[in-house]
Amino acid sequence: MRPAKDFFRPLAVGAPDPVHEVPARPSRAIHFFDPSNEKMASKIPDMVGPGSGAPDVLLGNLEDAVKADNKEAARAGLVRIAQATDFGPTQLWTRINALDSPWVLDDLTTLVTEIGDKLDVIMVPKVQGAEDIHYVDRLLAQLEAKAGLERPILVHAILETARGVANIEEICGASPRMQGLSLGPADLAADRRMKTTRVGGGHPGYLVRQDPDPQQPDKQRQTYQQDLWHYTIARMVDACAMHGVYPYYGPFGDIADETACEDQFRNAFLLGCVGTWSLHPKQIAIANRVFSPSVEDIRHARRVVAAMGDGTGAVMLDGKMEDDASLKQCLVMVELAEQLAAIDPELRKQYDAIEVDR
Ligand SMILES: CC(=O)SCCNC(=O)CCNC(=O)[C@H](O)C(C)(C)COP(=O)(O)OP(=O)(O)OC[C@H]1O[C@@H](n2cnc3c(N)ncnc32)[C@H](O)[C@@H]1OP(=O)(O)O
Ligand SMILES: CC(=O)C(=O)O
Ligand SMILES: [Mg+2]
Repeated sequence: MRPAKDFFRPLAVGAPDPVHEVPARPSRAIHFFDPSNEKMASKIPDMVGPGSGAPDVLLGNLEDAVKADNKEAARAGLVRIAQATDFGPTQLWTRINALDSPWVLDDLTTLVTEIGDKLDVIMVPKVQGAEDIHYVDRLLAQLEAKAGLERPILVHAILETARGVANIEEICGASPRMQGLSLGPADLAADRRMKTTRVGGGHPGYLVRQDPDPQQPDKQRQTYQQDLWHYTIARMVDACAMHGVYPYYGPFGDIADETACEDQFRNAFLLGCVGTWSLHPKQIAIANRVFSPSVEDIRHARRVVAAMGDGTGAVMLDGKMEDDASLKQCLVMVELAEQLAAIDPELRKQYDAIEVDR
């Protein structure tokens, strides 16, 4: 680890100064597209915001789900799209190939030197420990200096190996470039030798069963499906909060099951995640809905803020005790609503129309 005095020093002469705080930009849906798929790529300029249907982030994916024969076309396609598109308020991210792959060096050198001024975040897959972030950190600084960039590109790690999970805190704190973490449930399941075959989501076999009724031993016992990802997401949320970076769910591969997708996203939202991935256009609306606090939640949060005056003490509201700590939770919601209203005109209308009574 670098000593504190060097933590915020640029890692190459001429590289931009690192950020001291990760900008809190809304990123409810990180929408994946394959830049080598011409039909998919042709839709990207029309998906740019502002607007309630737009994803907050468009991500040109170069890694898994892009065929090996198309890796170079995907990289070149992303450069073309980035150069030709005005992204307005929408962020542009990319997912580069794995650090041990034959493509990653060209991914980084090409993208940073050709479209570095347009790229907000680089997602690094299969991160195992701080050493992976240190490698990318130094290389990015060298490339940023070469390209004459004025702001640093941030780094997002995908948590998709058991070693990555074990090293989660050091990954989050490895560099001031760290923007956040996403769950990679498919690779993580394989690495852990879990016995699932899905991309995210639950499994009907992972359950707890109601105790038998001694009076009716033959009565059918209720089962309750459990969340396979609760442990990992909870660890991500704590590690991210500790280091001031942002946690995200990840992919939900059952595109047809919009209900279960929404449930999985909502669990992540409630636990502290700020966003998720969309793999198909119809998952964008689900993510935007779930990761935007409801009008009811904001009405309640604003009532608590108003009732709490200077923010100290305890009051009763609708039969419930509110105090300094519940106020802090409400302020998280109110601040998020303000950030979202700044980029989503439809949400702004809904939040502005809220009337707060005591
Ligand atoms: C474990 C992981 O690493 S997850 C991350 C990696 N995976 C990905 O990035 C997957 C990205 N998504 C996809 O590849 C596709 O959405 C698939 C393969 C899942 C489904 O693709 P399709 O079978 O074409 O879906 P479908 O027929 O419903 O598409 C409807 C339309 O939306 C378009 N579309 C589909 N996915 C996307 C997308 N991600 N972005 C933009 N447009 C898209 C299709 O081109 C199609 O256009 P059309 O109406 O003009 O024909
Ligand atoms: C997200 C991802 O890459 C995975 O689940 O493997
Ligand atoms: Mg993966």
